[in-house]
Amino acid sequence: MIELTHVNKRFKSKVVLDDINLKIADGKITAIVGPNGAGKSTIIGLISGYFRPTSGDIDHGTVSVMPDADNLYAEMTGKAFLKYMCKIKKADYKDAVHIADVLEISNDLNKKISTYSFGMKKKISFVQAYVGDFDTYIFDEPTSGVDVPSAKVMLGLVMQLAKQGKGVLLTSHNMTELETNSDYLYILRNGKIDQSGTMQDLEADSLAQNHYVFTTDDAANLVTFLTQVPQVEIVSKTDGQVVIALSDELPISDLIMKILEQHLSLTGFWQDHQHLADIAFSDK
Ligand SMILES: Nc1ncnc2c1ncn2[C@@H]1O[C@H](COP(=O)(O)OP(=O)(O)OP(=O)(O)O)[C@@H](O)[C@H]1O
Repeated sequence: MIELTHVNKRFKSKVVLDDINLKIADGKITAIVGPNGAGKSTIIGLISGYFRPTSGDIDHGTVSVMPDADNLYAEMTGKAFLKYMCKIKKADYKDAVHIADVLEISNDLNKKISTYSFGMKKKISFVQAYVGDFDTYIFDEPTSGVDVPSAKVMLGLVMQLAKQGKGVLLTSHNMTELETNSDYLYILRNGKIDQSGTMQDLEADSLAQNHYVFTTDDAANLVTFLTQVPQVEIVSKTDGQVVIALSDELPISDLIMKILEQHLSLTGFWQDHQHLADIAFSDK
């Protein structure tokens, strides 16, 4: 497990992380989500010992990191690089070759890393992070620039680590990927943790919990009626669908009764599902 308690980080006078409390539990995939510059890579830099916190505590066991930045040893061949990393990490080179094979780069290991494509560099960086026996594994945007089938393979491997009881920290700009694969998420804004929880917790906390989708054969008349209800705000409308925000003062069942009393067309309704992107990147 890794635990950050009241961690602050300043670069000169600039506050980059402000009172971060965060846990990466064993056997779980923990995600950090946030816009560019929110502080995700700085948190990873602190955990991996690349930076020191300005104040606060960081408690951790052994950690293996796949960094976001591309700072591999360009003049080495893939094979030499992996042999070197396996030596440092006391890992079996055969395991590295196996993972390289699964990611379809085992035929490229005799080539210099400088000749690799961006996606191939990501893959070999993933392989070096994956091998060896560590308490926690950190993958900073592992799938960015990687083709969809290989990204799926990577995420499958990441899930296997968590199943083996390892702690995993994952970042990505692909919200669907995090929504599907993370057990616990931290949403970072301007260096502060703004929200945290399971995807269900985040959905429940979200303001747009009050959004409802109505399907109808007659959107025009339904919208005319809904605009007269003071507790309703129209969020969007198309030919067959109207999305509303409903204030807490009017229960949805009462609104449905009103619509039916008016003999308006209503073919279906459901509560709008909040996506992680809406929650993490909404204006507050
Ligand atoms: N070595 C440094 N010196 C000064 N400022 C830095 C340094 N490293 C990062 N920063 C600043 O810290 C803030 C957080 O950067 P960080 O790279 O952690 O963000 P991020 O959430 O990982 O962004 P991205 O999604 O773009 O990768 C940014 O404003 C950045 O300019």
